[in-house]
Amino acid sequence: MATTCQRYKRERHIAELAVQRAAILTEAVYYSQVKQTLTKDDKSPVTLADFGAQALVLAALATAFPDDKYIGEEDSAGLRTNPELSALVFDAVARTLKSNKQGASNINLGTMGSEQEMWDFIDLGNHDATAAGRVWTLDPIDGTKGFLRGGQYAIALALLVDGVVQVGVLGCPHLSSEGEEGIILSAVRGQGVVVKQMSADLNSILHPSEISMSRVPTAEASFCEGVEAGHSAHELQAKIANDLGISKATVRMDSQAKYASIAMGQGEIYLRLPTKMTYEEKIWDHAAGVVIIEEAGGIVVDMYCEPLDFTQGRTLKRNKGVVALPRGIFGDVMEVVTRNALEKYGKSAL
Ligand SMILES: Nc1ncnc2c1ncn2[C@@H]1O[C@H](COP(=O)(O)O)[C@@H](OP(=O)(O)O)[C@H]1O
Repeated sequence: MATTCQRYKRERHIAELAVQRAAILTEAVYYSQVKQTLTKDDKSPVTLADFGAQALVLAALATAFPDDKYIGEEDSAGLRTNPELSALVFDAVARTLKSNKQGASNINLGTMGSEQEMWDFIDLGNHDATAAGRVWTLDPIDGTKGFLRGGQYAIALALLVDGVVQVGVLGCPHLSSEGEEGIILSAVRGQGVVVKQMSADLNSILHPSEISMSRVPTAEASFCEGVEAGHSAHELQAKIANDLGISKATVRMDSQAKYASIAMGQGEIYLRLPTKMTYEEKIWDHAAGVVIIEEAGGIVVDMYCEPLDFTQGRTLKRNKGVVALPRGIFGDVMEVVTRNALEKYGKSAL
C-alpha cells in the first residue's frame, strides 16, 4: 500500500515524461512550415502535431497503465481516410521516437511500428465515462489556434479517479519561469505543485521548484483570458474588471497556459465566460489546470460559483464558464462574477 506521499508518484512521473516527449514532436511542427491543418466538424482546427502528440502520450500511458481508460481530444478518422497526412504524422512520430532517450530509469514509454498501431493508440482516447475508475484525459495541443499563430499552447494531461482530478501535468513550451522558456507544471492532489524546465533529453535532470499563487489584494489583481473572442466573452470580462475596480491590463493568452501562468503568480484571475450558453466545456481543457491551481493555493469554480463536475463524461455538462483565482480574493471576486453572470445569462438552468 503506497503512503500518502507516494500516491500517484509513478503516474506523475510517467505523465511528465510522456508530455515532455510529445513536446519534442509539437515543437518540431511549431517551427515547421508544414502543419497540415484540417478543420474538424465543430469548425476547430487540428494539425499533424495534435495527432502525433496524442499517439505518443497514449502509447506511454497504455504501456505503463494498461488497465486504465483514456479520453483524448482527437480520433484517427481523419488519418485513416487521408494516407498522405497519416504518413506525415507517422514520420513525425518515428523521428521523435528515434530522437529522444527513454530516461535514466529506463521507463518504457511505449513505441509504435506502423500507422495502424499509431491509429489504434490515438483511438484509445475514445472512452467517454468519467464517474468511476481511473480515466486519463488528454489535450495533445490545447490552444491549437495559438499554436498556429505562434502563440501559447499546452499539452494537457490529467488523471481522474472516480471523477476527481488527482494528477495534472501541463507542458507549456512557450511559457517562461525565471527567465527560461519551456516549462512543465505537475501536481498531485494533496502534494503541491512544481514547475520544471522542459528538456529534449528525457535523461536530463530536471530542477523542480515549488510554486504558489499571487497574494495581491483584489484592486491590484489582473485578469487573464483567452485570445479568441469566440471562446470567452471579452466585453463582460472588461465590465467585471471595472466593477471590481481593477485597472491593470488584462493579459490574453491561448490554452491552459493561463492556468499555469496564474498558478505561478504571473497573474491572478483566469475568467472564461460563455459566448453561447449551448457550448459545453471539454474536460481536457480544464482537468490538469484545476488540480494545478488547487495545489498552488487557489480555487476553480464555474461562473455560478459551483465546483467543476468531472463525473459527466467528456464535457462539463453541469457547469457554465470557468473562474480560477487565489483563495485570498475569492469572496470579493466571485460576488461580482456571479452577479454579472446572473444579469447576462440568467439563472443556471443546469
Ligand atoms: N465556443 C467555445 N467556447 C469555449 N471554448 C471553446 C469554444 N470553441 C472551442 N473551444 C475550446 O477552446 C480551447 C482553447 O482554449 P483557449 O481559447 O483558452 O485557448 C480549444 O481547445 P483546442 O485548441 O484543443 O481545440 C477548444 O476546446
